[in-house]
Amino acid sequence: MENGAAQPVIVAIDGPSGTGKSSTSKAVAAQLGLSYLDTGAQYRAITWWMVTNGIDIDDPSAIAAVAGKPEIVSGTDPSAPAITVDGVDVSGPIRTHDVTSKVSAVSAVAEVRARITELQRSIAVGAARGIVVEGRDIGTTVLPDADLKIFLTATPEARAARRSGELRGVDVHSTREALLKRDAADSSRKTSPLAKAGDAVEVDTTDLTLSQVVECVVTLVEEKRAAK
Ligand SMILES: Nc1ncnc2c1ncn2[C@@H]1O[C@H](COP(=O)(O)OP(=O)(O)OP(=O)(O)O)[C@@H](O)[C@H]1O
Ligand SMILES: Nc1ccn([C@@H]2O[C@H](COP(=O)(O)O)[C@@H](O)[C@H]2O)c(=O)n1
Repeated sequence: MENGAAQPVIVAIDGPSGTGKSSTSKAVAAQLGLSYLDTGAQYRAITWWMVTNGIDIDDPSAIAAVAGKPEIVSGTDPSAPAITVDGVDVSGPIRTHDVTSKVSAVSAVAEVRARITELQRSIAVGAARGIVVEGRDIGTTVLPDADLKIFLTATPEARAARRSGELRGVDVHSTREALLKRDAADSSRKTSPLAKAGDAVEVDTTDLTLSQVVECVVTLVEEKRAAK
């Protein structure tokens, strides 16, 4: 840019559960002064609304019929991610085991994905300095023209150990099974499944610390910016 200001940069970070997408994305966005969007939180929020309103999660047509009703508002500050549904702060309730066990069924419904994808694109376009968007289909479907696409991976054992450390007291074996079940559902749905974009850079985080992953992604973003 002529005035020396950095051009907005769009970074898509995808990958299976527990690979470090949220931790990495928040840290990268904070370090580079970018906005941050947690798209999993949006699918969790719409799932919370369905559960709260007594919608049958096993009935895709019932979910589709009301997919347009909840008003979901996502904050984009990486140091204080916020999410509301119809004005209610749901940042705590969307992390319950109940919502986690139901979110893949709700996110598989095409009408839900169309609604949330539109919301995600409008947030990305509005981010003046650029944004880090994390999820499952950001590089493939939501923002196929992103400046940089990252696909994070880690072994199921590493991911389960990280998660059960987070949810103190929950055993690693059942955590591993739950992660793999959610990955299988997210990868096999018809509409916009979890997948690595052809032009994404894969980063295996199994033997890397969070700081090392963040440093790696920051370097890749800076290289992209320099080449723009
Ligand atoms: N490289 C790493 N090394 C060790 N622990 C990590 C690493 N990256 C993330 N973690 C930890 O692993 C846990 C899961 O990370 P995080 O929530 O960022 O993953 P995620 O991919 O966003 O998961 P999900 O898709 O299920 O929301 C957190 O406790 C986080 O602190
Ligand atoms: N782009 C995305 C992001 C998430 N999902 C669905 O939401 C679930 C929760 O995601 P977390 O990252 O918060 O664990 C996830 O299991 C998917 O079902 C999605 O479909 N697309």
